[in-house]
Amino acid sequence: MQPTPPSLDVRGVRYAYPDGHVALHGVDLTVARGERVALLGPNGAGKTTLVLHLNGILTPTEGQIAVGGLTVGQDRATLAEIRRRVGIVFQDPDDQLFLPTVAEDVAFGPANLGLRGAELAARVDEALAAVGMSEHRDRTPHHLSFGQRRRVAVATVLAMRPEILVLDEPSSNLDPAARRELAGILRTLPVTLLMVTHDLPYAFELCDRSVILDAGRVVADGPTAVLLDDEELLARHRLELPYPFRPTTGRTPISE
Ligand SMILES: Nc1ncnc2c1ncn2[C@@H]1O[C@H](COP(=O)(O)OP(=O)(O)OP(=O)(O)O)[C@@H](O)[C@H]1O
Repeated sequence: MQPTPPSLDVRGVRYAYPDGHVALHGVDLTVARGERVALLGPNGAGKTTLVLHLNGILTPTEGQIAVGGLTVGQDRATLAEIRRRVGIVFQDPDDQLFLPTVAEDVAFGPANLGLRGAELAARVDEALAAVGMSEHRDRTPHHLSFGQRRRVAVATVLAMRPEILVLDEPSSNLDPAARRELAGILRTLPVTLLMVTHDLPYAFELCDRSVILDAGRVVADGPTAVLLDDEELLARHRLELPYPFRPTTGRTPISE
């Protein structure tokens, strides 16, 4: 039997923007199916540039990327399948919600794949249930709270049954309760997860493994608890834990 290909396989990816700025200097990153990985790094490290490669928005200057064994290519059929496999949840949910009801927004992607009737309804039900938004299905997205809109944005991507869910700053702009609720949801999703974040405790809570990118290079890749416990490593790459967070326990002395 063939071994299961990794959800994500990034090999030697170098990328220069049209103005000549090299944002990625040969990135290697493999994410196995079912892993949850945090992508950390200071502003300008290249995290967004890397994410934009995963579904073919940007094309590597050198190197290649495969998703579930399928190499990201530029022909229409491959690109459509890659975009189904790589579900990106952008930072602003309003970039992903534009229809009159929550259910229509969640149905949009799978309907574009050609799903109709009971099959489409089942996809929508499944995705809304996964993010705890079933009861809001007939509401107008812009009447929901920001935290609810972010959950619906996650559902729009889940409805495509992606190989990998990529989240850009999932905890940004959430109040503490919404932040915690979203963590509870993300933890239970049966999907490979790559999470770009500056929120190091969130990375610790959700991802066993973290990768630090700086100046377009992977500078660390290992257990989140180990990386976050390395003060020198964090300082070198402009990463800071909120005092007095302790990565060994994930708790502050106040809540111990
Ligand atoms: N369109 C562009 N043209 C030229 N350079 C760019 C362009 N977009 C980004 N860059 C540069 O590429 C580098 C990586 O940027 P990128 O946005 O990928 O970083 P990031 O890690 O996502 O940062 P942040 O944490 O601030 O979101 C930066 O030096 C940035 O200035």
